[in-house]
Amino acid sequence: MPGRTLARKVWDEHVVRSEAAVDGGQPDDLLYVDLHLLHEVNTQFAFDDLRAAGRTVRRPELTLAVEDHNTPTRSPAEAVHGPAGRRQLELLRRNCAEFGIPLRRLGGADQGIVHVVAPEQGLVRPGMVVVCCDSHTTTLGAFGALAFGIGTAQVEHVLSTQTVPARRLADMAVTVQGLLPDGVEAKDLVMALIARIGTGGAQGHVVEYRGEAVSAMSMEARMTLCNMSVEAGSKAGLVGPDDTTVRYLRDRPGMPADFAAEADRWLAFRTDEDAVFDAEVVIDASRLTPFVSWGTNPGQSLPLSGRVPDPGEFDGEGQLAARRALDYMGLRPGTALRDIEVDSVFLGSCTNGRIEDLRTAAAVLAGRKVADGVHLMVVPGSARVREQAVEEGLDRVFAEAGADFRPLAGCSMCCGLNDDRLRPGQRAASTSNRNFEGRQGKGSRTHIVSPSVAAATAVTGRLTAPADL
Ligand SMILES: CC(C)[C@H](C(=O)O)[C@@H](O)C(=O)O
Ligand code: SF4
Repeated sequence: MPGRTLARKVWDEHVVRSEAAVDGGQPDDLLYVDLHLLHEVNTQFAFDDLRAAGRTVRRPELTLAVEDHNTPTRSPAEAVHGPAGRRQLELLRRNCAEFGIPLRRLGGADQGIVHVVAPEQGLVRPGMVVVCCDSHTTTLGAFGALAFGIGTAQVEHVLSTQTVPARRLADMAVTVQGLLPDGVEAKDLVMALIARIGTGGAQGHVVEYRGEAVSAMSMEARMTLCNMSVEAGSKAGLVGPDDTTVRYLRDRPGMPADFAAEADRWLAFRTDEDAVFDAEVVIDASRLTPFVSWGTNPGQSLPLSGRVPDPGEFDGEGQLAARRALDYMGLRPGTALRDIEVDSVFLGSCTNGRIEDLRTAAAVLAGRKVADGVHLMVVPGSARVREQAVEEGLDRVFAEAGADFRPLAGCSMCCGLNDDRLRPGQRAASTSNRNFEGRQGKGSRTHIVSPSVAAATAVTGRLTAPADL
């Protein structure tokens, strides 16, 4: 048998039934789901359908729901923004109670953004299939799991059968040679990748990240990498499990009594030497510098040392897109990216709201002050992340710098579904993953950056790397 990729092995292990291929296309497989995650957005209809069909939830113990998108970050008593958000939360609570699904409620010790909470609680392990009605489920591939977003229509299918129909995917390797220089993060690497292959560059593929820089990365950094895979159009992103993965999982709750045997089983999930990828991108990590986005999609990004491009540099559709993006972003070609002033900095989200990201930002902010007129909002990815940050004294660093460290975890200004949003025309440096028009509030302008660039930018009020301070 020819060698197989890690993604293929996990897939094959989960096939419950295979459909015949139609018209020479890829066949649909029915995959068993090891973990089904839910949040309050877009899931209520699935429960309505379930109820209408008289079905129950097949494996409530393999299902976990969290409240994250619409929740306030100042106090659990604060009103939830808007009637739609309130209704979604109400329905999630009611549906979870009715169908026996565990729910992490706002204010609880285990609440937070779904993609931050699940791994920190040891729920995502190598070789699993994990699904959630959310595109950034790709984050969880960092554990060598096949983790992908599903549509609203598929949620009911998973709830009632614990399986999901999925079309087979092609394999793409992103091979990262060398090590990332100091001050260059996983975020910069994945932005450089998307800038190179484009927002559709990995469509129809599962991306496996490998190579020296990836092996050297912490689990947090690998999650950042896999998180943004979907911004390159891929269905999933993953990293082969290794000692780093095992070390991360060892101290998590719910690990099996015979941990060593389980760890050996996990480590067997790796791409065979002779496996063939359908596509490969090679990146030299040692040449990378901090990246920032200048436009309205994550692919419109450049090294921070660069200048706002002239739309004339692009062909056809790219030119049109660049012109429109610059118009929306209120930027002129030729402006040094370092001269772009911001009113707001957001440190958080499932891309960069984990403890390591907060540590990185705090290290830059220590002994420094947030610039006058700039609002630096730090929103922990989970209640546990906040607790850990307080234990390490990061809350004091943030307070002394003049940052607004929110008491509650959630998606917050990443998507602006709660009250944490920008006003029209406001410009933010944001550690989140999307920068389309209006993403952080109507008329808002977003520059995607790494945590260290976010912190340095808060200090100067202009897009800045720590090395420039
Ligand atoms: C609300 C949810 C469906 C959405 C997603 O799928 O990613 C959100 O998390 C986002 O980041 O835009
Ligand atoms: S933090 Fe942002 S990207 Fe992540 S799940 Fe929430 S809204 Fe989506």
